[in-house]
Parts: sequence; C-alpha cells; structure tokens
Amino acid sequence: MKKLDSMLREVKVEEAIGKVLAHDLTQIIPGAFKGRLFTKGHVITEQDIPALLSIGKEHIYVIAMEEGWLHEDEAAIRLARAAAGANVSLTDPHEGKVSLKSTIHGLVKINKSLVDAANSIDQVVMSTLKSNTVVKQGQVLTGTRVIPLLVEEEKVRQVEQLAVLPLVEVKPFRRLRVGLITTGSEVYKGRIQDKFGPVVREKVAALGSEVIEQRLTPDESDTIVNEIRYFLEEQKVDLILVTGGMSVDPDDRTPGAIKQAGARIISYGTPMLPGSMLLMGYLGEAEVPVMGLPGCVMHDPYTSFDVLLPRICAGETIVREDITELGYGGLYNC
Ligand SMILES: Nc1nc2c(c(=O)[nH]1)N[C@H]1C(S)=C(S)[C@@H](COP(=O)(O)OP(=O)(O)OC[C@H]3O[C@@H](n4cnc5c(N)ncnc54)[C@H](O)[C@@H]3O)O[C@H]1N2
Ligand code: MOO
Repeated sequence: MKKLDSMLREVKVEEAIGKVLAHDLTQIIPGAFKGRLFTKGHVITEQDIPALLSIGKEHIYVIAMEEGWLHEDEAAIRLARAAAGANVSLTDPHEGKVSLKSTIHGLVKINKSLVDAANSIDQVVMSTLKSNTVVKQGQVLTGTRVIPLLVEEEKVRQVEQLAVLPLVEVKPFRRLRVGLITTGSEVYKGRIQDKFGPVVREKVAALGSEVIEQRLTPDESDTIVNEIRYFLEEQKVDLILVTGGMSVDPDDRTPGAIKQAGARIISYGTPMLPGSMLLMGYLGEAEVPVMGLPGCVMHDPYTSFDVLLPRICAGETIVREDITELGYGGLYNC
C-alpha cells in the first residue's frame, strides 16, 4: 500500500481519462440505489465522465502509474499470453483475473516445472488444472493474476522470459480404430451376458474413437493370441483392448497371451486402485498399444484405464515412469 499511496494524484475528472481510479466510488440515488459506481482499479474512459460529474465528482484521486509498474489487468493479460500454447484462448480481464480456456475437446498438458517457477515469483498467481485432465471445449484451464493492484513490470517480465515452452496447451484426440477382445469362458459360452463391451465402447466413444469390432474368446491362450493377431494384421487397428482374465486364477490367461503375442510389456500391474491389474504393452513393428483390462473397469467409473486411455487417444506413448506415477494420489476406491 505504501507504494500505491505515494503514486496518488488528484486530477480533474476531464483529465482522468486513461488513468486508474485509486478507490471505490459510491453512487447514492435516494430510495433507489446505493452501491459502487466504479471500483478501485477501474481505468477511466471518456464515457465515465458524465457519471462522475453526476455524483458530484469534479476531482478524483487516480494512480499516477510510474515507469516500470503495471495495472493488475495488464499484468494478468501478459501472464496469460506468456502461458498460453496450442488450442488455448484468453478471456478479457475480470477483477484482475484472466482465464485461459480450451478451444477444443482434448487433453490438457501443463508444464508443472515452469508453472512452479512462475508461482515462485512473489505476487504472481498461475492456478492450473492438473496435467492430462480431459477437458471440454470452453473449459477453463488456468487463471492468471497478480496479488496487488499495481505490480512491478519486472515480475511479469520474469514469467515471460521463463516461458520458453508453453505452460498450458491442449492436445486434440485422434480418431482411433479400436479392436476389443473379451475373454472368459462364462461369457463365451453364454452363461452370463457380456458387461464389458458396452462400458468400453462408451469410454472409447467419449474420446472420439471407435470400437470397430468386439470378439469373444474362451480362457484359452492360443485363441486369445489369434484374436490379437487378427486385429493387428488383418484389421490393422490403432489400439487393442483385451478384457477379463487379468488376475491370478489358473484360468486367467490374458497377461500370458498378450506376452505370447509378442508384446513389449511396459507394465503388468499399476500402483493405482482400482485398476491395479491392468497391463500396458506395445505390439509389432508399428508399436500398436495393447491393454489388458481387469474386471474393475466394468464397474468402477475411474480406474487406471481412464487415466491412460485419454493419453493414448491424444497420441502419447506410455512409458514405465507414467505407470509409476499413477500411485501417488492414485487411491480412489478399493
Ligand atoms: N488372489 C487375487 N485375486 C484377485 C486379485 C489379486 O491380485 N489376487 N485382484 C483383484 C482385482 S484388483 C481385480 S480388478 C480382479 C481382476 O479380475 P479379472 O480381470 O481377472 O476378471 P475375471 O476373473 O476374468 O472376472 C472377474 C468377474 O467378472 C466377471 N466378468 C469377467 N468378464 C466379464 C464380462 N465380459 N461380462 C460380465 N462379467 C464379466 C467374471 O465372470 C467374474 O465374476 O481380480 C481380483 N481378484
Ligand atoms: O485391477 Mo483391480 O484393479 O484394482 O479392482
């Protein structure tokens, strides 16, 4: 406040255009209205002059912006511009805050170390979603602001300089053709009705991809391997999903069959609950992603499958570290 006080100037309202109002101004119309006509920080325009005169203000206090200082709105705009990458739009400032919004349905990527570096600068605020969140078109991804009404331009410049890469961007989803193999002799022989197919189809469709075909197999390794080869070699799908048979019973053949089909296994098992029995791998020269989906995917709304599928649909390759990181904060339901 000390700095702000030293920048106060009294000016005639006609000379206040483009200047920053130093305090709230109240309007009282007896019996009809009492409230703020203008708030502190408002930048006075020509249109404001009659209103100011009508409440009896011929002189007002404005902030004489010194060289090297920025109004909060301008600071917020510059922070937002520095942060924004592909498929991100900016709102106008509102009460000192600018929002970054997604222009598409996609996967948001936040550069955490650069966002941390920005927020380590005193009075800078960059509040983001978590990386790899699925976002809708128009969804707010990040809010930027500074804490005081006026801020040293140098702080904003530091953020602009550190933003060598986008801090916030959105990756579009690709349209993948997905092959679905449902294992389980009880399903294959018609003893129970398949509940996996509809759930997986819906999750895939929600990300703009399509299950092109579902094939049922009994709990037999060779049959599962043949179905994997069918999707890989004949259908040339972009992703293969194999459901059921993922745990430790003698009849659980799925992980063994995926290995037998020649997959490069990234991980069998994830440290997320639910979804701990998921398998992630890649098949063939084309490195087609293959996933073994455990029973919980059928009934739990959010499992390791729901974390990894959007990333695969956005064209990312899953590595072992991505699996390791699922454990921290990955306890949802067990
Ligand atoms: N001893 C252990 N048991 C289990 C473990 C473990 O680590 N050690 N993990 C548990 C976890 S976690 C999960 S998840 C499940 C994994 O189950 P599976 O993927 O092996 O599923 P299945 O055994 O094949 O089936 C379980 C259950 O769901 C029914 N099912 C399977 N597919 C379908 C389908 N397409 N439609 C309808 N219903 C289906 C199946 O008949 C079984 O009743 O394992 C835990 N156990
Ligand atoms: O794969 Mo189970 O994975 O945690 O319910």
